[in-house]
Amino acid sequence: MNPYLVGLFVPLIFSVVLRKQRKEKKRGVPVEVGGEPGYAVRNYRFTSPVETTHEGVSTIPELFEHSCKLYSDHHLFGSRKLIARETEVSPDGRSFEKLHLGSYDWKSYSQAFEAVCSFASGLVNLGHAKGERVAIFSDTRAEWQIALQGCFRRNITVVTIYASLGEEALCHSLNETEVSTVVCGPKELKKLIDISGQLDTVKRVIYMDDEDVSIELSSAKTKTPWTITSFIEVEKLGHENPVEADLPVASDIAVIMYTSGSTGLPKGVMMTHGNVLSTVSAVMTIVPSIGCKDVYLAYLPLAHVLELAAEAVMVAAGCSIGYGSPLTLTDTSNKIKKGTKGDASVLGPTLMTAVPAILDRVRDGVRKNVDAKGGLAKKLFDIGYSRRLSAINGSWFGAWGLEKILWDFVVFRKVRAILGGQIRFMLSGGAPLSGDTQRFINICLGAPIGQGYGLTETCAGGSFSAYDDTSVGRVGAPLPCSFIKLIDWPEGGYLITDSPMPRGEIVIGGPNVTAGYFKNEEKTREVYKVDEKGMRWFYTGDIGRFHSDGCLEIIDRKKDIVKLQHGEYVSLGKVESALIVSPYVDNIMLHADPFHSYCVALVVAAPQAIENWAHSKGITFSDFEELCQKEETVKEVHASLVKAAKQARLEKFEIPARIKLLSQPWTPESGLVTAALKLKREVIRKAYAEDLAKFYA
Ligand SMILES: Nc1ncnc2c1ncn2[C@@H]1O[C@H](COP(=O)(O)OP(=O)(O)OP(=O)(O)O)[C@@H](O)[C@H]1O
Repeated sequence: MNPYLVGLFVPLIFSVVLRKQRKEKKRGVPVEVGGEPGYAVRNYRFTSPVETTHEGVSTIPELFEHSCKLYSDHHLFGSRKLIARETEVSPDGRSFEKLHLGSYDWKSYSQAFEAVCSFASGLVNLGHAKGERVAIFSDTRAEWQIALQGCFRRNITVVTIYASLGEEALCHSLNETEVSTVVCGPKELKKLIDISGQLDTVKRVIYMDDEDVSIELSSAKTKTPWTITSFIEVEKLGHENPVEADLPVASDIAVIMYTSGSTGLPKGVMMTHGNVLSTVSAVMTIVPSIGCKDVYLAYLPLAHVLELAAEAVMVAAGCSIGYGSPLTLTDTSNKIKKGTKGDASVLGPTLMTAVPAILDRVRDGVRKNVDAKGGLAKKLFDIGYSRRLSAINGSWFGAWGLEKILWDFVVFRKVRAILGGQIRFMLSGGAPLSGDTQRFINICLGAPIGQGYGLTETCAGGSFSAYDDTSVGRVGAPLPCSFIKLIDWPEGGYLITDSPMPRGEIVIGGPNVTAGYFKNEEKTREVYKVDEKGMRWFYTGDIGRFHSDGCLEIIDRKKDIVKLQHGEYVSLGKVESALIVSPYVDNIMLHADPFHSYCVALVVAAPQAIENWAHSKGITFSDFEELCQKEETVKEVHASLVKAAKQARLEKFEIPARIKLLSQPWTPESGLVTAALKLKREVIRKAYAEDLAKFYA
């Protein structure tokens, strides 16, 4: 046979055969379950939900101690040394803090264990009594984990609080949980003192002492009756006066974690040690060959269940955790002094967790850079990208083998260097990840993304996409700790008998389903149910459908659906994720008033793209705010939204009829998005109530 024909047909046949095989790989299989009728699926490898993968280990402090003995000399917690802190003043007079950070200082597993035991003893010495609760109110850092594990060794329930939380929610969570000791960062100490008059139960505060807080300390002396002690003093006190551990059992409450608050005032979710352990055990079976050679970059808020669970997985597997922050992550991050290194370049992590909003920013940043370079660099990037894309999409004619190595070397190596060049697996969760971003990160980082779906209420457990699943837009099969059931939601038009896939509200069952909401039995009874076989189920309010290979796709959220005046349903989240692909949009919130027949939108403008457009049209402006108010700018952005909507085949009533263009970004500090960067709809609606009312006037 002609060798050219062989060269053509062999890859073609392989492509067809392998594509078929991939589709047929079952990752989840139907399972008989109790409770409300529905369509239930389990992980194909586990017939019943996994509670622990470590023999004799049933709580988090046991798991921690187990790892500390097993990996005693390995690095566990790494923190960067501060070399200098400077203030830079921009030409318009605004000042910015810039940090020069050094290398990582490490605590080994055995040193970390010692610090944890000392902290636990220190707490007792300070007078923290049995049954009282501790709150941790700080950015993500090594002391956060040491405090957490220290509390667990004394069976103290920890209340987790976002460092970015506003005053109202902060008082609400500390008072509701009757916290007596607060562990906080230096920045948070000031916030606490400011609201001390409204805190009913706090008796002592432990602050992390890496900054000068003498002003705060003297103000606290006059304003509060609190005992205020530094973290180091507590450790010292405990080291000199050790106290025996008082370990919990699996059913004890480890953490009261407040939900991110995307749908209103955050709810306190009670998580047992057994809940956390089951999620950790399940995720460990999913990350490919995770072990003590892995280095994890920790920077997401530990007060969010995704980060808390991820770090627990790292500890269980013997990995090293280097701490960073979103503002110091890369060499070009906002707080990094020019010419010095960001966290990722110094650490060289192999594993990272991200929320979709961060990955979207990485994608936009890389695209912007490539476009700005233009010329040959852009051409090479585009060719390399499309060659790898066709390979990942299953074509044997795409860039494999030597060609892949070539593109990696010529083009993608530089992108990988942004995150240290060593990433081999990335975990994304907490919100929907767009298929486009998933592909982009896959190709540019050369690493698979595992997409996790879960809630605070299910201790982050739910489903997880396998590293060898190259599809996009799905959240994988149920984790080994969970069964996932779809139940009919006739009002929304989702039924398990739907064709070609069963659809319905997602209900998650298993040992990861938490104990309920703190001091809110009514709400707990509404969304948590135990079936006749003793399985605990949580009704998520999310809508999903199961693909034939047992993988779940999230298609809607009950809470985000609004019925318009003429009866059409609008799914706010679905429409927003279709519209956010417009290059002019940094963030967007769709609003639908049920008494009208059309939607409107608040759009946070993407400065660079809009300014570029204005320059190209010769439009003059004195600042970005003025540009956003110009009629022609609003018109241009609106037209791009309509285009994106048409591409996504949205219905006419789903396309915002009117928009308001905003020049200021929405940040967790402004309280308009959660710490996981999700929209706080109610807060945004209140903040822009006047504008929204005008749209419908
Ligand atoms: N991979 C994912 N894809 C799509 N949506 C996701 C994914 N992971 C999580 N979610 C969404 O996030 C929700 C869980 O988030 P979380 O527990 O942080 O609380 P929240 O719902 O944002 O806050 P609140 O309950 O206070 O409104 C899920 O119900 C789901 O809607």
